[in-house]
This record gives sequence, structure tokens and C-alpha cells, in this order.
Amino acid sequence: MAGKEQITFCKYQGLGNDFILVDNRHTSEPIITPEQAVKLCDRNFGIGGDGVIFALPPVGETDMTMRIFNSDGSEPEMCGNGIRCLARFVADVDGQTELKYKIHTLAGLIQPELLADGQVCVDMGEPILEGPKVPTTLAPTQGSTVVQQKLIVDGRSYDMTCVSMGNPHAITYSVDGQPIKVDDLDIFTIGPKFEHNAVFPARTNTEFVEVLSRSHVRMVVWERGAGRTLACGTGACATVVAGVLEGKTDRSCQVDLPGGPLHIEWRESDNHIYMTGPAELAFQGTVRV
Ligand SMILES: N[C@@H](CCC[C@H](N)C(=O)O)C(=O)O
Repeated sequence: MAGKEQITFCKYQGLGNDFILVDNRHTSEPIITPEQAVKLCDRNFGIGGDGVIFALPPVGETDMTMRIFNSDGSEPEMCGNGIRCLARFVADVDGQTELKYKIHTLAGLIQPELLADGQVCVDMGEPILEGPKVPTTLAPTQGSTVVQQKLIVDGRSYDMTCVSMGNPHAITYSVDGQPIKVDDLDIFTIGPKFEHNAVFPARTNTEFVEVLSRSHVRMVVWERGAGRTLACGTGACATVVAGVLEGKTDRSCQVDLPGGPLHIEWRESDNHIYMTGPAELAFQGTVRV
């Protein structure tokens, strides 16, 4: 092990979307490289995780900065479950409870609040709806927004709505003109075909959604850079935005993911999206990188 640096980490999960958390507030660059993150996220040869998240020094009036590497080493702009885990992690390290943080991310200012019941409610800011900014090259259908645009994947026609939560999401509620049934999907086969489709120049996260009622949906996700995960917070937010744009859901909606439920509200008064869900410590330790 000579020459290797020892790093202290905590592993947190939000609905089974799991992250290696590193307290990096002493220095402005992540102390783990993307290549090391890939190794640490490996579920057989490493700690295991969907990504590595760093608490970094603040920018401007914020409390801290968040950066994240996906399990493939790529760097996304935002992570919804991850920012709940980060808030819980920093509060645990600092011995705090019931706090609201201002966190600088590559997607702008995001504000998680630790609630008395243990849940974390996050002000996720405003969705970005202009197709080129998501980004997607799919032709817009409503102004500059891509809503229920046809995309053929593996010979099947999906109606796609595209939303950015800072990171890109492609959401589908129907295939071949029929409502999605999430239990019928072979996510491991079709997921990568959306992620790497040429109409998504920055790759994409893809959400497949089944409507249970106007205030309750089921969703499975294929994440850019992480594959099939048990939950995706930004994906749940984008799912409800797409549901509202398509006239399928209300602005306040429960999203059931394989790892459990998230509550999402796209508030009319400020156009912000509020996501509420859990974030829990799994274990902690040290590792040599
Ligand atoms: N699981 C996350 C999203 C993580 C980033 C994503 N894989 C991307 O590359 O955009 C969430 O909970 O939002």
C-alpha cells in the first residue's frame, strides 16, 4: 500500500441511490480523481456506489459547493438524491440538525432543508425547458419545448418530453401510442440506446413513467454515467414537469421509484421544484487511493 493516500469517506443513500461522500472543504479541488472514483464505485473491487460526491468550499454567499463524479467518472451538473445525502452528511459531520443550506452546484444554487421528521426537502430551482438548452436536437413541439416528440428506439416509437434540471432528462410516458407499463420494460437493453442516442448531444438520463393517478406515478430510470439506479431525484423532478406539460399529472405528485417514493411539487408561485425524500448513512470507513 506504500505511496497510496488514505481517505476517510461516508457512504450515504437516498432510496438506494448510493454515494461515497468526501469532506473536501479544506481545498477547492476534489481529492479523488475521476479515474479513482470509477474504482471506488465498483461494487466488487471498490466500496460500491452510483457516484462520489464532494463537499467543497463555498462560492459567494453559499455554505458549500457540491461536485459529483458518476460511477463512470463523468461529471454531471446536479444530483437530487445526492444533494439530500450531502446535506445530511455535512450536518452529521458538523453535529447539526434541522438546517437549511445554500449549495453552489454546476446547475446553480440548490437549497436543501433538513426537516424535523428526518426527511430532506430540496428547493431544486427552476426547470429548463428550451430543447437546445436541455440539450436535445429533437424538434420542439410547443414553442421551444420538446413535448411528446416521437423518437424511434429499437423499432419502437416513444413519445419524448425533454427537461433539464441542470442535467439532461428525456421522459417518456408512452410507447407505440400505449401507456408505459414499467414492469414490461427491459431497461438494461433499451436504457443505453437512449443514453447514447445522437439526439442527446450531452447523453441523457431517461425516465420511463407509468401513471397510477394524476398525483401518483411509477418511474424507472436509466442514468447517464451510472446505468440503472434505484432512484433519481432530478429524474423524479423532470418526470413531474413532463407530466404537467403533457397534461397527465398534477403539479404535486408522488413518484414511486424502485428504491421508494419521492414527493415532488412544481410550485406555480415561484416556478421552483421542491423534492422531499430521505437520506441515510449506510456506513463509513477509510480507503487507500
Ligand atoms: N442520481 C442523480 C443524478 C446523478 C447524475 C446523472 N447520472 C447525470 O449524469 O446527469 C439524482 O438523484 O438526481
